[in-house]
Amino acid sequence: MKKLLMISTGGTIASTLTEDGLAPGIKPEDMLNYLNGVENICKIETHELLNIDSTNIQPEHWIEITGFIKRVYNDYDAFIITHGTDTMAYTSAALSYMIQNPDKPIILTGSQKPINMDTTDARKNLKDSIAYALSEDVAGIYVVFDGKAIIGTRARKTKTKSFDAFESINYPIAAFIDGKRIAKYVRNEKKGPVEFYENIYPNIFLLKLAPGMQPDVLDYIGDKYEGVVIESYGVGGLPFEDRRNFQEKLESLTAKGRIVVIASQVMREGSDMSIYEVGFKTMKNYNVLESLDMTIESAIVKLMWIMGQTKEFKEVKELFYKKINEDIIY
Ligand SMILES: NC(=O)C[C@H](N)C(=O)O
Repeated sequence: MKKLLMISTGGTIASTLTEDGLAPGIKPEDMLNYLNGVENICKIETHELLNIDSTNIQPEHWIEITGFIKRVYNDYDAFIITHGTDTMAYTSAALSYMIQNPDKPIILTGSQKPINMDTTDARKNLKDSIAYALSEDVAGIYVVFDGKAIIGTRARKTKTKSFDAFESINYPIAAFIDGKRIAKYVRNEKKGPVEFYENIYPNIFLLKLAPGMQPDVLDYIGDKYEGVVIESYGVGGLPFEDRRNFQEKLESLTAKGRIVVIASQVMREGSDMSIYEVGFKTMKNYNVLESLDMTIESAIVKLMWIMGQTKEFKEVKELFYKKINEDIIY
């Protein structure tokens, strides 16, 4: 029988109603009591690592989760991490960079309603996660939610309340899970030896452009942060019109050694800075990167992971465009 470890971190799935609203409080062993018959299909142990709303998740928690999995990696066949949905896509991206080439499933799941409510998605999501973890030939970091397994670098929360809260962005859904029936659409290539990374540089700024914004915001950002992801418009580009010239600000930012990534506010299909003058000029004149088909979550966290190792533009660039856990295909 396979041996699973369920690691709980909090989130709605583990929440109860307090006088200040929903807050995590249910122990992982009590969550298991809602899954009738699970003991007949696997051995499952639990560990409470954190007990927080995922709004409170910080990069330091990703280091904690990674370090914990590293310590117990050889003792289990699969890991299920229960986590709040709000920042689950950041954590699934982070674990994708911090635990590379795992030969076992590491699955994040959670719910939109607490497990102890009459109407809840928590029990299904947990059961689906267990079924997917036990199925043959599954390895890697995934989000399992509402009957779908999504590659860890491709997940995004797209609904605040509905049960179908996650989508796979710019990549097919890895598998559909319906009870014991699992339809896998993405094959798992054989994984190499697992590698753990426990360094993260957390100070990345995400700037969302809007017409009217003053470019001197980049002076402030450049003083405080060594990396910035700019969510620009459409396929990507920065304003260079005289009144508010963002492009010329890149001169001083990159001269200071700051790493700049241009991404898009549009969720699907990614950037292509070569198409329009606003993008082409940015890439031609400055040492900046573009996020291509990566999700915003992955682009930010990938930069944190890279800058935990190096801040040299050439090395950052090479790692940024390297495919890790299917995060980039262009
Ligand atoms: N559905 C949820 O889990 C939302 C909750 N605020 C969290 O992310 O922890």
